[in-house]
Amino acid sequence: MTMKVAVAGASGYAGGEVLRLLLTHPEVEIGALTAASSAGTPLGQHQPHLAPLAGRVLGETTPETLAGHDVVFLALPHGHSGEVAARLGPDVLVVDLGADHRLADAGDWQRWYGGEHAGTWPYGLPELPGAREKLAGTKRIAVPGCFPTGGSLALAPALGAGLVRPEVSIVSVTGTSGAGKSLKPHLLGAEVMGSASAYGVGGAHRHTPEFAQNLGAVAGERVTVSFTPVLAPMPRGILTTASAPLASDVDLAAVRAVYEKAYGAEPFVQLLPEGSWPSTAATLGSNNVQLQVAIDADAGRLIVIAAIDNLTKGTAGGAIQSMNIALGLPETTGLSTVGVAP
Ligand SMILES: NC(=O)C1=CN([C@@H]2O[C@H](COP(=O)(O)OP(=O)(O)OC[C@H]3O[C@@H](n4cnc5c(N)ncnc54)[C@H](OP(=O)(O)O)[C@@H]3O)[C@@H](O)[C@H]2O)C=CC1
Ligand SMILES: CC(=O)N[C@@H](CCC(=O)OP(=O)(O)O)C(=O)O
Repeated sequence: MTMKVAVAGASGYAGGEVLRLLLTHPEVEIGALTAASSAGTPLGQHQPHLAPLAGRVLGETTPETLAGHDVVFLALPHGHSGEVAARLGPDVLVVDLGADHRLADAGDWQRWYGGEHAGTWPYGLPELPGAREKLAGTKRIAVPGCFPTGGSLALAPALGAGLVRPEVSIVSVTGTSGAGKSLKPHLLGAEVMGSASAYGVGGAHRHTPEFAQNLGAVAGERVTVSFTPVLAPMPRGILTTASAPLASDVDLAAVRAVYEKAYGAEPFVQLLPEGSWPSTAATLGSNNVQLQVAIDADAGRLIVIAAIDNLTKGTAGGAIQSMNIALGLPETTGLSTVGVAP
């Protein structure tokens, strides 16, 4: 079966990565490509790496241009997806890469994003317990934020097995593409090159409630999350260090057994051999999550390191993985476990 797919926000980083992956997806025909201020210009002007689509002209993001497709990806700024999705038919599979439909609690949405809550859709992180059942056959998918992808998968097995107390710390070093293409003073080359800097410090980043939602569901109780993002001078990738106090006297073998049980059959999650450490470079362009676990005995904490490509598993790859599940296709269709090195 060939699915006709539209991408709204095709001139942006997330839309561009969706298209890079869709170009090699065997069950997909690429239909309308839309944007806002870039409408009327050729895609090649914005995405020079997508040579086969270079001559395609971007349309306006309207219900009319997005009509007649089996699947529509919305790679739009926060707050814009709800209105567009409401005007697409219930039989269209809508995959929202923005934040609009991730949070279950309307109060959380109000507090962290503001404006009216657009609603809650099945959450596109298939490796979380129970997620695949909700994604199978769905017509609406909320793609996770890039930080909650790696950070949630880093801690979910430990919290689910009661290995750690529900008080977690997550520090994520991120590439600059996570911020999108629009001009922001703190992302100017002179600010970013040769320097790493924290932002959203002190529980101020809007992914905090998303972490708490994911990890609380796995733990079966409220999980407090202290999250700190760190901007690093690299275009893509996220390296997360997650930690929590150990709940009991477990050894590394027991921790590894829990993670092997959780992820041993997962196509895109690799618990690395002891002594190997995840790196963003090793995940670039792949849909992989690389994990390593360690015990800090003196501090009494479990440490988990996770690496992803923010644009692939953290956004577009995760979106296509979830699309595959929703459509009943093999989950790995069109996605790679092979990175790019060096
Ligand atoms: N970058 C990342 O790592 C991740 C991004 N996301 C999410 O994906 C979404 C897109 O992010 P990203 O690609 O990084 O952002 P970019 O700024 O790179 O791209 C935004 C895209 O949306 C279009 N756009 C802007 N305003 C409107 C509008 N009012 N109506 C229709 N289209 C509009 C832009 O078109 P134009 O060129 O014409 O302005 C552009 O195509 C965001 O919600 C983001 O949070 C999620 C996870 C990770
Ligand atoms: C470097 C950088 O600025 N990163 C973004 C992460 C964006 C993202 O992945 O998530 P959303 O879809 O929720 O925007 C940030 O911290 O806001």
